[in-house]
Amino acid sequence: MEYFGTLGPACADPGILSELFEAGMTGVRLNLSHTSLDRCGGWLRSLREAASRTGACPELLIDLRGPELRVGELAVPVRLARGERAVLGEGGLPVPGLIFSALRPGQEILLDDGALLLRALRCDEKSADCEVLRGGTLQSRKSIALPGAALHPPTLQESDRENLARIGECGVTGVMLPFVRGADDLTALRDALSAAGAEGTRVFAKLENREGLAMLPELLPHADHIVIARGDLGNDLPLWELPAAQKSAAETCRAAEKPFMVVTQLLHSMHHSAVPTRAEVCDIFNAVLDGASSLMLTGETAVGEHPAAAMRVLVKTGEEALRWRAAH
Ligand SMILES: Nc1ncnc2c1ncn2[C@@H]1O[C@H](COP(=O)(O)OP(=O)(O)OP(=O)(O)O)[C@@H](O)[C@H]1O
Ligand SMILES: CC(=O)C(=O)O
Repeated sequence: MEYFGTLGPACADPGILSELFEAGMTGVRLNLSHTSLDRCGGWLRSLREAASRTGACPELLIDLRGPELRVGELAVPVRLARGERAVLGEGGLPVPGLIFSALRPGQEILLDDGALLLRALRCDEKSADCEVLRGGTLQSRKSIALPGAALHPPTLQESDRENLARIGECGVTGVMLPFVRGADDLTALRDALSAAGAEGTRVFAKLENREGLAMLPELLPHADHIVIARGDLGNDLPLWELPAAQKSAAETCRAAEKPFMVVTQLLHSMHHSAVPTRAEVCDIFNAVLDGASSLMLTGETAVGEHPAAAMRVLVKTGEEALRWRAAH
């Protein structure tokens, strides 16, 4: 069983990383939607120091930007209140220009994994006026989803190619590709890895929307590991359909003997609480009973207040589930 934590400001210190390894973490993920390998020299040195202190031999995964759409850099977080108007694009919030080719009046726009919801009222090729249906505070680089819109972003962004060129020198062992839409995306990633002289790097295909779920059988031969990425899946599906989607993807992976990961909000309450909820612990246990071969924490370790405690709960629950599975 593999246990991953996401590197971030809350855990990038060698002392805290050592506690995470002592808790049983087997690898870390660096989310390159929030940074670049270039800017992470200090964090990678901390990782090496913690690994040598604890005798760990961690996997290092990078999570690319891929075709995912995100808000750009904001000078300060922006508060959007329900009923207010918000402008996207020119003269407003920075968003990828590509979205204006698909935006039509009436289109819903989910921001920050659906925490905020807008509806387009008027659109042109550079901007859109929107109504805020669900308000909140928007921060830089949060996700954007346009349910049902026909958008075709390229597999790899320029920054992905720059990061891939550096994976050998940084000790990266695996690459996660978000929003995989078909085998072509994975072929494009494998080609980029070959060009970087890193053919042996493990490829993790992230299922983040209906399109990815539907293509799973086609993806299996092209991926080393499947990732059931519940954050974005939960944007694309009504939340009550997410459990069945997770179970079906797990079943397909098990039948093909393809290792798979379950991720996002495994221990969400531990961002601020030193103890998890009963529901979270049961969710982890069930994911292992369904055959998950890896589990990963995201914000809990990247920006949470209790990164080491969260990793201890994850590993202890995962190991307990493995024992139970073996005995039944
Ligand atoms: N390298 C980083 N630097 C600063 N903050 C980070 C970093 N990685 C993650 N975070 C913070 O932790 C939060 C949760 O991490 P996570 O990796 O789940 O990001 P995300 O934006 O939800 O992207 P994804 O959909 O890929 O999971 C992020 O929204 C961000 O606020
Ligand atoms: C981890 C991630 O990308 C998700 O759950 O959407």
